[in-house]
Amino acid sequence: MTRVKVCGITRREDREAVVAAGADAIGVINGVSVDTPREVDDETAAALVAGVPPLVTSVLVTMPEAVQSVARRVETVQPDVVQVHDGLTPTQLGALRRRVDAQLVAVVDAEHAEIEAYADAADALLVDSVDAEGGGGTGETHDWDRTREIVDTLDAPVVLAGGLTPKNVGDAVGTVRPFGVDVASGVEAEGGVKDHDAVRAFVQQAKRADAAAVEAGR
Ligand SMILES: O=C(O)c1ccccc1N[C@@H]1O[C@H](COP(=O)(O)O)[C@@H](O)[C@H]1O
Repeated sequence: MTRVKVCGITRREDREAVVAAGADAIGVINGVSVDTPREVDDETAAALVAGVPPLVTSVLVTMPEAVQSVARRVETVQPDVVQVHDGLTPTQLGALRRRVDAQLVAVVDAEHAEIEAYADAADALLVDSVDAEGGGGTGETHDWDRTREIVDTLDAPVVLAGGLTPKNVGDAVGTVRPFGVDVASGVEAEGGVKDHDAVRAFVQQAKRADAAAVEAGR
């Protein structure tokens, strides 16, 4: 079953809507070096994560400069999973993984030269369309056939992100067959505010496409 993560939650009511829509994971963005309407401060991140119910996974999305700083952030926010964009080498990610009480998702773009090393250092890999500064939330898709090759090559769970919307997530799931899909800007009414109808449609389309692919033996 393709897992669905909805990322960039800034408000309690959006968190509730994402849970009600049947998403598997909720992302909060905290400690990033890019300017984004989806970033929240430490206190808000911790409060949003604390309210995620059992059986739904909370994810802290961050862009650390050092192992120490992200370890401190994990202690403050207490997520189930930390998603690391840019900044750390595979060796540093390995050190972080041993240090924190959270699972680790490493973010790469589909053409990254060290994809296997990042996959080995983390619990899962997220393939995103990153900007020049290494940030996500670009709203841009990338070459899904390349990501499908990554899914087929690696043992690690691979999450697809980048420019997904309720309209294209079905094709994305059918083409890439990822472990999960992740969306931020594609289900917003405005920057940092989720469109609850779009969130519901996104989750439905992703799950429907997964069921169709399983039925077709893909
Ligand atoms: O969403 C952001 O603004 C962001 C900023 C810095 C790092 C990561 C960020 N978001 C992640 O990027 C993916 C894809 O976003 P989108 O769907 O293309 O808008 C998102 O799911 C977050 O994990």
